[in-house]
Order: sequence, then C-alpha cells, then structure tokens
Amino acid sequence: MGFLKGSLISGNLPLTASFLPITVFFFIYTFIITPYLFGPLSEIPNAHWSAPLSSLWILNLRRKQRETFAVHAAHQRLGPVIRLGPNEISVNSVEGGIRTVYAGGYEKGDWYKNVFSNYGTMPMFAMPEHGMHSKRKRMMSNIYAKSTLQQSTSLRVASKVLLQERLLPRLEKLSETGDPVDWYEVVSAVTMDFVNAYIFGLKNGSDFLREPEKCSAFLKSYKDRQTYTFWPQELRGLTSFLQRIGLAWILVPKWVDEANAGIEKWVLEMCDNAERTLNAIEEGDEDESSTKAGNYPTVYAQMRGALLKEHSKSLDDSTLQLPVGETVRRQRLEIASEMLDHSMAGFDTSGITITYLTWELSRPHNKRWQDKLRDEITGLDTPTPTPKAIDSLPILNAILMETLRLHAAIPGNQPRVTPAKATLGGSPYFPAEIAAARIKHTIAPIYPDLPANVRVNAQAWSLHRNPHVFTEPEVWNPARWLPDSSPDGESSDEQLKEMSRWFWAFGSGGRMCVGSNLAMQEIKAVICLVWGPQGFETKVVGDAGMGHNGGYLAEPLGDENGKAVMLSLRKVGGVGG
Ligand code: HEM
Repeated sequence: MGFLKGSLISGNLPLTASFLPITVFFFIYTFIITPYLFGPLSEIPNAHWSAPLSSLWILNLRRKQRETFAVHAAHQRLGPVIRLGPNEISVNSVEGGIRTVYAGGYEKGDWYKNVFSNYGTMPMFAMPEHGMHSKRKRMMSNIYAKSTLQQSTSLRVASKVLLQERLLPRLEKLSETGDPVDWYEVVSAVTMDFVNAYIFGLKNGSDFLREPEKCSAFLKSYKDRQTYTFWPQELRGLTSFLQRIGLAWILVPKWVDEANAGIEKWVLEMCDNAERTLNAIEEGDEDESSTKAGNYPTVYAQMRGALLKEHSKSLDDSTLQLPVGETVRRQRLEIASEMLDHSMAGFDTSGITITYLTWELSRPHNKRWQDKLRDEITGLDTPTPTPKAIDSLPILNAILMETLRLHAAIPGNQPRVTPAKATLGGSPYFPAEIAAARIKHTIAPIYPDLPANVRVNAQAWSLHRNPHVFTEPEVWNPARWLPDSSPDGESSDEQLKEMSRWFWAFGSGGRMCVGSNLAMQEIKAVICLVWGPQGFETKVVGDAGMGHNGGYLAEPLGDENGKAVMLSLRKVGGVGG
C-alpha cells in the first residue's frame, strides 16, 4: 500500500508540473492580456489601470457617489472616449458621442427599471425599450409643450396662488425675523407644490409651503434613501439573491422600503383626489370654476384620458367596453406610477437649480448680476408678469442657463446600451476643420465598431466643462449666454450656437426631459418673485454645505447640520407692487 501511494504521488508530480504553467498562461491570456490588448474595447484609453479587468474601481466610486468627478478627471487626462470597466465606456463629445448614443438605437437597459419603478409598474422614465416608451411619451408631451404651459389657465392661477399667497408671505415673515434662511428647504417646498399643482390640481396636490415641518420630514427621508439605490441599480443580481433568502436588509435597511411605501401611499392619495375632481367635473358638480381656481389636474387627466382612449380603441366590439370608472380603477397604479415619477423628477431637479442659482447670485462677487436682474424684472412694471413676458428677459435667461451649465441638477452618467453593430458615429475621412476640432478634443476619435451590450455613458458635468466651448468653464459667468451685440454680452452668434449644442442639462434625443419647459417656466417665475418689484436683497451667510454630490443627482451635500446654503433676506421691493 505504501508503495502504491508513493508511486501515485510521485507519478502525479510531472503531470501537475507540466499543466500548471499552461493553466496559468491560459488564465493570464484570457483574463488579462486579451482584455488589455485584443478585446473589442482595448483601443480605448483606460480611466483606471484595472478598468479592462474589473468594475470594482467604478463601482466603488458609485457607491460613494463620487463618480462624476473621477470620470471627469479621466476625460481631461485621456480625451473624449474612455473605458470605465470591462464592458463600459464614457463619451464626452457631441460628434462621435452624444449625437449618436442618445439619438435612438441605444436603449436604456435595466439600470433605470431597477430603481425607478413604482407600485411594481414602470413609468416612461424607467422603460428599457424604445417602443413602449415612445407610445407613453406621445401621450404626455403635449401638456408639457411651452405653448400649452404658457396658455394654461389652471397653471397660471395655481402659480399665482403659490407665489403671491404662499411663498411671498413666508419670505416676508422670514425677512422680518432676520434669521438665516435654509434656502434649499424653502425652494424644495415651492417646486414640490408647483409640479404637484400642475399634475393633480392645486387643491389635490401638496401644501409644503404652508406646512414646513411636513416638508422637512419628507425631504429628510427622501434624501436618506438615495444612497441605497446603488445596490439594486448596480448589483441587481446580488440584491435579488439576498432578497430571495430574506437577507436584503444587509444591503438596504428596512426603513428604506418603508419610506418608499410612504411616498407611494402619499402619491396615490393625490391621484385619488384628482380622480374625484374629474368625476365631479364629468358629473356636472364642478365646472370650469375648478380650472379658474387652479384645481384642474392637468397631467393626471391627460394620462387617464389617453389610457381610456387606448382601451376603447383596442376593443373591436364596443359592447365589451367597461364603464369608465372600472377602466380607471384597473389602470390606477399605472397612472399613479407615472405621476409619482413626474412629481419626484420635477421637484428636486428644479429645487437644486434654484438653490445653486440663488447661491451664485447672493455671493458678494456676483452682486452686480443680482442688481442687473432686479433692474430687468422691475422694468416689466408689474408684480405678476405673464410667463411669455418672463421668458423674454435675456439676463434672467442667461443667469438660469449658466446655472444649469455649471450646476446641472443631473450631472451624472445617463447609461445606455449598445445595439448590435454599434458605432459612435463620425466618419473615418474627416475634413480639415474637423481634424482641427479633433485636436482640440471637441470631437471623439473614431474607434472601431462596438460589440452589443456595452454600457455607454455621458455626463453633463464634463460636457459643460469643455474649455474649447465654454471659456474658463469653472467660472459662473452669465455674460457668456448673451450676444456680444448686447451691453452685457460676450459671445458671437457662432459661439452661442456651439454652446447650445453642448448644453445637456435636460439630456437629448427621445429620452430628453419631458418637463424641461415646465421647469424653465416655474424657475423663472420664482426668480421674478424673489428679485422682482415685491422682492428682496439676498446675501449668503453660510455656504459650507454647497459642495456637489457626485452621483446621478448633484444636490448640495449640506454642512454638519445638513444645511446647504443659509441666506439673509432683506425686503427691498414695495408691498403689493
Ligand atoms: C431643472 C429641472 C430639471 C432638470 C435639470 C431635468 C433633467 C432631466 C434629465 C437630464 C433627464 C434625462 C435623464 C436620463 O435619461 O437619465 C430628464 C428626464 C425626465 N424628466 Fe426632467 N429635469 C428637470 C425637471 C423636470 C420636471 C419639472 C419634470 C416634471 C414633469 C421632469 C420630468 C422628467 C421625466 C418624466 C423624464 C423622463 C423622460 C423620458 O423618459 O422620456 N423633469 N430630466
């Protein structure tokens, strides 16, 4: 036996010795040499030395919400197309970049679906594929068109009530006490009430402006949840596995689910209230007076009507038609999921924008812009100008555009997935001016075709900081958005055109923000109130919390007390205009 054992062991040795180097070489070749040198993405510069081998580097940054800055630094070092992981790249150019990736063909994939579904059903923002998405978008686009918004009686009335009767008295009271004002919290209340008034009608929406404690509690729980989206979004498999064995709480605490359920319950109540308003109108108990009072649930009614139309069109036999109430009841959660998304997508992005805009305007070195803005708005000669009149103010527009550029509320990556036979676009034969632009890093180099299912990202943070398009990109300078033919302007028509091509605060293509016109109208109306004829002089008294979050959203990080920017308000305008 001893002999047999000995011979077996000694007989194995040469075999292991000859296989070991081959196995090691095989592994090195497959998992290190190939991804580095021969893989389809191997020509693209690596943002980190480990990028061809593993996603750990980028995942770690995402978990800490510091990705935006690291990716930007890599683009500055390595050019407009970089590799973030074995199967992931980032682009930072218009030609050979966002123009191709976001024009259609590249789908959203599961990244959005994994966290932006509500009540177990997807709103259009989360829909992975073009077909179902474009059908839904067609249903909703018209009510968010600029002309619809400017002419909406319900929105005009709601806007007047919110600004004149709720925001103004609150700001006046705060200015009288002389206490520093937590501005991010105040504007989050305005933007939440505003978007909800358009979706559900004034009386059915939120009333955070008059219920500051409720607003504070909501904001805290809404923000605290945010960091936990990393797990289902980036590591779906692991999160689902832990869910199946009842251990999901290791990654995502139970209170996060409870907070999500609380938001769903709240939005469902607003939907049910909106439904009651519509029923009252349909039954003749309420008439156009509900519109006159700002109570018409415009967005809710649009989706409900579109789904009812779709339902009746889908039936060959009209006798199969269900009563309206029953059809709506069956579609209750589908409508609520879409409304929840618009409410949440609308309030925080606009609130973040107004917060950064106010911060910039209230810093001592930007005082001249605050003065110019006040002069421009008071020139309108009415405390309640129409949205059209407000929209025509060039300095106001320049201040807002510059804020959306430097402090885009969604500056982070917007992932898409390559289809089969994907390319980043561009032509291998480029004329002299394109070659010159290429040298300046404004156009991506041409890389070979990309394989299917590669994650491709772009981020507004980097697109908005291209020094060849935006001179001194880190400086907040509204003058760049004004033509050099105007007294305060700096840019030629050509420069203005080029900056607009690179402006990406609302994304681009078929998945571009549906609420951009609402956001612009609402933000401009708030600015007109704060610095208009009834308005205030604002100064920063504390801004340690104004650092940007480096994740998908860029809300201010907050100081040790969670405060973003503290302002002093001094009433300088006349009461009642
Ligand atoms: C300053 C304010 C806003 C900014 C900066 C902003 C930005 C964006 C961006 C960048 C996207 C594309 C995101 C992606 O593909 O990952 C988007 C989509 C979207 N936004 Fe906004 N947004 C703002 C206000 C609003 C408002 C007020 C609403 C309310 C209706 C809204 C509703 C939506 C919806 C529903 C989508 C998804 C569109 C689709 O899937 O086709 N947003 N937004």
